[in-house]
Amino acid sequence: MKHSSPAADRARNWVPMPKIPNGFSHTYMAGADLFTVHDLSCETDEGAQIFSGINLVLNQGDIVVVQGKSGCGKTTFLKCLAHLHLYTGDVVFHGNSPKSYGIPVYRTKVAYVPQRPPLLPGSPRDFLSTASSFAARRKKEKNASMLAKGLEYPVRIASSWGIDEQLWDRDWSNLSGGETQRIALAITMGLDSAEVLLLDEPTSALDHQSSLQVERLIADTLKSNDNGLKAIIWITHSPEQAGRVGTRFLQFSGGSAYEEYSPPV
Ligand SMILES: Nc1ncnc2c1ncn2[C@@H]1O[C@H](COP(=O)(O)OP(=O)(O)OP(=O)(O)O)[C@@H](O)[C@H]1O
Repeated sequence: MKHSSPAADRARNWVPMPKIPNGFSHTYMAGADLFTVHDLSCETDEGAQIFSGINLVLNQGDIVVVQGKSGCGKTTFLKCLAHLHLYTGDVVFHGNSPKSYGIPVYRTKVAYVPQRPPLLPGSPRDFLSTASSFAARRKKEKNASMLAKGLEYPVRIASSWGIDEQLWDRDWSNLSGGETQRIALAITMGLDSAEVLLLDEPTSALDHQSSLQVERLIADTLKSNDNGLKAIIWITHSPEQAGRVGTRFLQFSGGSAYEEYSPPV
């Protein structure tokens, strides 16, 4: 009798897909439940190819670590998945295209957290207030307790990462890189609307201990049943972090990406 191995299990998730001009193969549709990427290619504004032919089938519980040399296209890949960058190929979430959800709603479900959040006006609390009332409206739960929960939870998460509550009332422009990074991540985690998280070097501005705290909470959230998070794609330049958080490993190289069956060293 043939026994399954972790490598074989992972290989099953990484289905080589034949190019079919107008539609998907049966193999592709079989894995289309949560999130699939089919034959994804992307160019710069000047028309130079950044990467091509990327396929990925994401399953519940996956943390797919993305690695590769600086400039090879990892951030652009996540931006394509978040519908923030033009691409060719298909990105399919629960069997439907991003556009079919309406892009703003899609982005709450497939949430991109940039390495350096853009400089926003006002304070994190201003941003949180707007974002949580939008989330509450979307859930048609306009009552005050829902709104209050939406405001409190990200603050609690950030606090567990060493962020003093008074920082929420400071202008974004007066926060350090590490404070900004943790608060932006806490807002995304705390609003609890994402099923797929796209994390672009989420701890690049943090010291080792802070990185470990952030990693632990994200991994625990994914394992827990009390929220909607189902899978994560996580860019990191740290092989140690890749080994700690990754369940699968996507290596960018030579203008495309392929899956490794153990963390690259
Ligand atoms: N809009 C754009 N116009 C021109 N070039 C671009 C554009 N966006 C990205 N690029 C280029 O595409 C390549 C991939 O960039 P990207 O930021 O995705 O790389 P990366 O792998 O995330 O790099 P790093 O590890 O340094 O963050 C780079 O050479 C970058 O300069």
